[in-house]
Amino acid sequence: MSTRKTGEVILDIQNISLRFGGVKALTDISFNVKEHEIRSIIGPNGAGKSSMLNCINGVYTPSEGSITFRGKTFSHMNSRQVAEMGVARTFQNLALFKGMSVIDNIMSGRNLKIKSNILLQALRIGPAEREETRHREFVEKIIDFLEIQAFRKTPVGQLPYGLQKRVDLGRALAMEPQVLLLDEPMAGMNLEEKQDMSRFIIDVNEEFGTTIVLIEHDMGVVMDISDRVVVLDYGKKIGDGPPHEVRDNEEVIRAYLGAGH
Ligand SMILES: Nc1ncnc2c1ncn2[C@@H]1O[C@H](COP(=O)(O)OP(=O)(O)OP(=O)(O)O)[C@@H](O)[C@H]1O
Repeated sequence: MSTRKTGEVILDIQNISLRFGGVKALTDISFNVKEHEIRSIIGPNGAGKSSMLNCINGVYTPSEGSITFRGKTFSHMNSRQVAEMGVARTFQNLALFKGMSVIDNIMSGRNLKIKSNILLQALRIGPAEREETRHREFVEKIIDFLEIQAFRKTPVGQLPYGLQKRVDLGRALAMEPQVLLLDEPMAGMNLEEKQDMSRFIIDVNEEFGTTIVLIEHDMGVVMDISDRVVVLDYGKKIGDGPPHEVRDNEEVIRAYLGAGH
């Protein structure tokens, strides 16, 4: 288990409920995330993990409850507001531009940071040119950090799946997030790819101090890298605590056995 030093509560989820018609995707969920923490959300299929992430990043509007980010409380935020406040996200099903190069995909994550107007950018003159240079340098740093220099100009669609997931992480990092939401970053990966991704997640957390909220099905990875784990089942919270506590929680064991995990 990790011995990382975590800080104050940065994200506080309070009594969140979410319905889709008759389906209660989330019922009265509360938990918090501390600064610099790696916080995992686990649970069997359909437990409500992605729905929870979608409430945090403003894709879904909870029917009840609130979310406090750095002391400011919201009943609903839109996705752009959330991004501007420093929350970035990767997706379960990759949402990359497959025909575009690695560099351009990661650069697309910098859009929110680009200040000059579109005309100046198109003409690449004056401040716009200097600004673009600064962004390109930042993107190159991410590429070095993720060890994907050899594929800088390769169209993302031609890369193996594990590397595509790494580019997806790079695009989220391009936003210089304070909080990074990762939706199943290891899904579909082989063992070596999972080990690489785990290492990058830990490095992002340790080198940049980024707070990480992670949904992941691979229990080995979750137990290895998380500071604390929240467990959902049928939209309800059934466990919350450090990995060793959650692993021994009878309700959690029952939920996983019942789901055939
Ligand atoms: N857009 C939607 N419309 C209707 N129902 C939805 C929608 N999204 C999720 N649900 C339902 O909400 C519940 C929780 O789904 P969610 O995808 O959040 O679970 P999950 O834990 O992320 O599952 P998985 O591990 O399979 O990704 C499920 O019953 C699901 O069918």
